[in-house]
Amino acid sequence: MDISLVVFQGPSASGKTTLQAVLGLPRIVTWTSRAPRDGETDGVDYHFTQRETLERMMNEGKMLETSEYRGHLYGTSLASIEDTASGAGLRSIVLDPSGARVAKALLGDRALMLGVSAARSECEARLLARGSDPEQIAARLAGYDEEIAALEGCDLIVRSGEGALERAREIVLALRPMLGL
Ligand SMILES: Nc1nc2c(ncn2[C@@H]2O[C@H](COP(=O)(O)OP(=O)(O)O)[C@@H](O)[C@H]2O)c(=O)[nH]1
Ligand SMILES: Nc1ncnc2c1ncn2[C@@H]1O[C@H](COP(=O)(O)OP(=O)(O)O)[C@@H](O)[C@H]1O
Repeated sequence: MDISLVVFQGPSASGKTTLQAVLGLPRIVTWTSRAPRDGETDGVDYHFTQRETLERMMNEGKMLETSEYRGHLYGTSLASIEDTASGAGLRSIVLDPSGARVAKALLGDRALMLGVSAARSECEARLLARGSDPEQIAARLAGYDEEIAALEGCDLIVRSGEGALERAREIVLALRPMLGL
């Protein structure tokens, strides 16, 4: 199988980042103008920066794509995806539906689109547990239906709902041999 990038997509708190860590592939670190959450590290979870910096990078042609998500700007730099496009090593990334479409257009069959789904109530409970305030929770859940609908285009959808982390973990781990890991 000639896959060079595993793209995780799904609603907020569906478990994308958790399952990405389970898969254990090197991750492409993307950029965001949102503030780090407790426990997040700059350069590891995201490149955290000012919106103006990201906009400048866009104008300088340094970004493959950017997306506006719940009042913040997110994006993937061209530099971070260059190796992947040239076929050097398998990697993974977490993207929203618009970013996932760009990755698919760039890489075609070399991108494995992995959707992560969970019940809305489960996502809400996880957002609460993550300490998000009610306004943020409402903003993130507002995109739920659209993000679930966008999973239609995925190669594989893993359900991580109702606390079924173990099962989701097993499914993702089962991918490793398929990916030559
Ligand atoms: N298009 C695009 N989306 C991104 C990028 N980085 C992260 N995202 C998406 O931005 C959304 C919000 O991410 P985040 O703030 O970490 O919130 P969470 O999904 O609730 O954990 C998610 O759907 C991510 O998949 C990027 O570089 N480009
Ligand atoms: N299948 C699951 N069952 C229970 N809790 C989960 C599951 N997947 C993720 N979580 C928890 O839900 C929260 C959000 O998960 P995360 O992977 O950060 O979501 P996302 O990256 O999709 O926003 C985290 O606290 C994580 O530990």
